[in-house]
Amino acid sequence: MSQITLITGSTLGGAEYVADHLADLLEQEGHQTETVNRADLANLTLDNTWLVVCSTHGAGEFPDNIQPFIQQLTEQKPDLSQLKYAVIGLGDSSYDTFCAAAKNLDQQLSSLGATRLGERLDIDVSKDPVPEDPAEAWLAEWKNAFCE
Ligand SMILES: Cc1cc2nc3c(=O)[nH]c(=O)nc-3n(C[C@H](O)[C@H](O)[C@H](O)COP(=O)(O)O)c2cc1C
Repeated sequence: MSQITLITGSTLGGAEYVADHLADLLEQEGHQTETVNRADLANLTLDNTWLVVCSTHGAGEFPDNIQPFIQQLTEQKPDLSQLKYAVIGLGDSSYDTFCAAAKNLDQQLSSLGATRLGERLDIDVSKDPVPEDPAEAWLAEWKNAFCE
């Protein structure tokens, strides 16, 4: 069983609800979870698994609560070669910058050496008004990757 840190980037709370739901499901599977709504690199373990659930705001911007963390990653360039991660994005496909924050974070974690578990899920809230549903389906598909 794994220790999984769920990190949220959320302005209106939707990504936080999705993370809470996935944390419940992961715990039911026997995993240990911790959910962090204001991530600080100094307080995170770099050799476990991060599941980042992040919406996009502005014109392709990160939500305010995750911006300091993104800045830390950009400036400190930590070695994430022992880290496994997955990213779920929430966005609206009517924006040209659909799920841009999740896409950028996925690329940033990968470029710092982390290993992605499963494919990124980009949830389009204009088509999926209950984002927990596609997130739950995604978890069912990829949960075995979290057990490695
Ligand atoms: C002011 C505003 C700007 C947004 N900009 C984008 C965007 O650039 N790209 C995108 O995919 N979605 C965008 N969205 C849609 C949000 O990402 C979507 O509503 C998401 O579910 C919000 O998640 P949250 O409740 O966790 O903040 C925007 C929404 C608002 C209200």
